[in-house]
Amino acid sequence: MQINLSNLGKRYNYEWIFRNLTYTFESGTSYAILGHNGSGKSTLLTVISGHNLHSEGEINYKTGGKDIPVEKIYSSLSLTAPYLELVEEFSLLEMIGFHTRFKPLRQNLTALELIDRMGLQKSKHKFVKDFSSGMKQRLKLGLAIYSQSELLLLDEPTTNLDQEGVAWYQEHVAQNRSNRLIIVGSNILHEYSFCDQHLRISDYHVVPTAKRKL
Ligand SMILES: Nc1ncnc2c1ncn2[C@@H]1O[C@H](COP(=O)(O)OP(=O)(O)OP(=O)(O)O)[C@@H](O)[C@H]1O
Repeated sequence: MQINLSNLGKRYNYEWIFRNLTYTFESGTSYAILGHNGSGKSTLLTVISGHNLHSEGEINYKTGGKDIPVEKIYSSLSLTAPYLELVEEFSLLEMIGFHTRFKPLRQNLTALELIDRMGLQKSKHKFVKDFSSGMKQRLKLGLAIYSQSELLLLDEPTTNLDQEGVAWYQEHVAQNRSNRLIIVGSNILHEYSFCDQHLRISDYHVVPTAKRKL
């Protein structure tokens, strides 16, 4: 897969979040979008995922030499982000069953095998609403990393994870990155240390033009 951004810009009302962003993302490479709080990392990820419209420029997706229209890109991607909600009323097994009706798992994993990989064996019948915040994050990551998707978008992936959870994330993302395009939005090194390329969103902030001297 290849994603080409060409002079891409996004603004909310009158505020430009980024402008003149020209960049290419390619499968087999992992990218980190870096920047301070409020710099626009999540905004760029939501634009790339097709959930948020850009304001200027172009974004193009290609796989196997064929263009993918933005309205179809959801079927090639999986993502995790702090604003994405799980279905709290489901048990863990029901949650995985629901998710896999839309997106099958990689390597033909069964729900129980995924639960094993997430280390949540004791909680397969527990309701998601009764999960700790770290368990919910592990579940979100497990569903994203182990879904069949060429494009994996990870926004603040280790939110709520303890040291063991962070190690789990690093191990499983490393095992599932080959031939995939991975983009991580982060400002924490342990979330993006495996990434080959870094894109600093502040390089695309609009610098106010200096007032002309009279
Ligand atoms: N729906 C929206 N409407 C208006 N402004 C928004 C909207 N979403 C985000 N913003 C603004 O866009 C800017 C970038 O926010 P964004 O969430 O993309 O930053 P971020 O780099 O991901 O931040 P953080 O590290 O805190 O998660 C912020 O000024 C934010 O207030």
